Order: sequence, then structure tokens, then C-alpha cells
Amino acid sequence: MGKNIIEVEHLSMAYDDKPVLWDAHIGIVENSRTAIIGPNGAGKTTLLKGILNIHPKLSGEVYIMGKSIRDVKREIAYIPQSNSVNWNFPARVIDVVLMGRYVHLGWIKRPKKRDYEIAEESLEKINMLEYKDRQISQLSEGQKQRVFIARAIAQKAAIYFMDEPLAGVDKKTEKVIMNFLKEIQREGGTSIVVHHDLNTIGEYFDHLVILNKSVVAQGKVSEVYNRENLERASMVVGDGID
Ligand SMILES: Nc1ncnc2c1ncn2[C@@H]1O[C@H](COP(=O)(O)OP(=O)(O)OP(=O)(O)O)[C@@H](O)[C@H]1O
Repeated sequence: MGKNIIEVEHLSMAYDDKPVLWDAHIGIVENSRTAIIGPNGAGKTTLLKGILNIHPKLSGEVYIMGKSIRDVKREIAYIPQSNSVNWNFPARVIDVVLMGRYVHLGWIKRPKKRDYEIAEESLEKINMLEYKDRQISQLSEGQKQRVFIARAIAQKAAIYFMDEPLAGVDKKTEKVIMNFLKEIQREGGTSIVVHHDLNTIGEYFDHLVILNKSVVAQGKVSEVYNRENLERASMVVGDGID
């Protein structure tokens, strides 16, 4: 069993005093591909927001590489849900990808030639280089998601958080994203992905956190992905799960 790169202790989250995640203890294993699953409204996105300090915690602590998020920001890439982003914002594809470099820029905050090269290499990896001067508002869903992936590649982070990256994307983009998760793992990184499709858990991930307002189960996919746990999380169980 690998060591934990993220430790979540007693994490509770709420909106306007309405609790949505209760007393979560979670360990994310270093170098894993971890899926977070749970029914609608289970608190999956809110968990990511708690770990990343995007929404304030009601209580609890989060340690990333043993430190607070403030001290490891550079090491963390976040790919939010595509539909939570204002895609009408006037920006070119290359500008969005360059944002991945901002955490690495010095105090002048101006991207250098090397940053442009890295941004272009990142677009090339996901077959989007020819779109680099396009406005993001003109892209399809799958292409938008790939631009987000390129931004994350450009950041060269150690930990990648993704919130339903496969929602509404075409098969080709799904493949690009899954290859990216494997590449992260090969290079020693860790990915944490909110995921909906139960049929692909075993193929795409090696670790799992099952949520339903609190943690229902966590561990290796081979150990916790079973009918009993899915039922405990009130998830609809289809065919094919023993
Ligand atoms: N900004 C917000 N203000 C108030 N309530 C919110 C807010 N965001 C989420 N909630 C509520 O918190 C609960 C958990 O939401 P969250 O988005 O974390 O769930 P989820 O597991 O990601 O769901 P889904 O699978 O539907 O995306 C839901 O009941 C949701 O309605």
C-alpha cells in the first residue's frame, strides 16, 4: 500500500449552514488514479472544493504532501466542471493553456518564450495545436475539455483534480483524457477524478472513494467496488457488478 499524498481529516462542508459533507476522513494514495463516485448531490464537487480551499470548510483539516494547500499550489492542477466555466469570455485557446504556466512565472508575471513552447507542446499532445488562435467560445464541448487538459499538462503539476472531465465529451476526447491519466501515473503523479460512469471504473482507475454526504467506502477498486458498497451509497446498481 502506497503512502498518502493527501490526508483529509474530519472534513465537514456546508452551504449557508446546510451541511452537505459530514466528517470525511480520506487518504488519497500517492501515484494513484483515484475516482470519486456517489449519487447526485453526494458532495463530490464540494469535497474537491474543500480540499482545494475554494469553498470554506465548516471544520476539519486537509494536508497535501504534509502541508497546507497554500504551500503546494504550484503542484496542483484543477480542471473544473466544464459547465461551471464562462466560455464566452474572450480568450484564445493558447491564452487559456498559458494560464497553466502562471504558477511558475516570476514576479513580472509575463510568459516567456519557453512558456509559449510548453503551451504549444501541450496542445500538440492532445491534437489541438491547429486551434491555438481560435476563440474558446467557438469550440465544441470535447475540444473545450481538451483545452483544459492542455492547460493542466502545461502546468506540469504533481496532483491533478478533475471534476467530471468526461461529461458531454466525444469518444476521442475520452481516450485523450484517459491516456493523460495514465501518463500522469507513469510520471509519478496522482489524479483525483469525479466520475459518473460505473462501467469504466475498473478500466480507468485503481483507487476509489465512494461518497454519499459522508464517506461510504474507500480503498483499492478491487477491494471496495462492489454491490454492497454501491447500495450503501444509494447508487443504482446496473448489471455486471457482483
Ligand atoms: N453553491 C452552492 N450553494 C448552495 N448549495 C449548493 C451549492 N453547491 C452545491 N450545493 C448543494 O450541495 C450538495 C452537494 O453538491 P455537490 O455539487 O458537491 O454534489 P455532487 O456529488 O458533485 O453532485 P453531482 O453529481 O450532481 O454533480 C447538493 O445538495 C447541492 O445542491
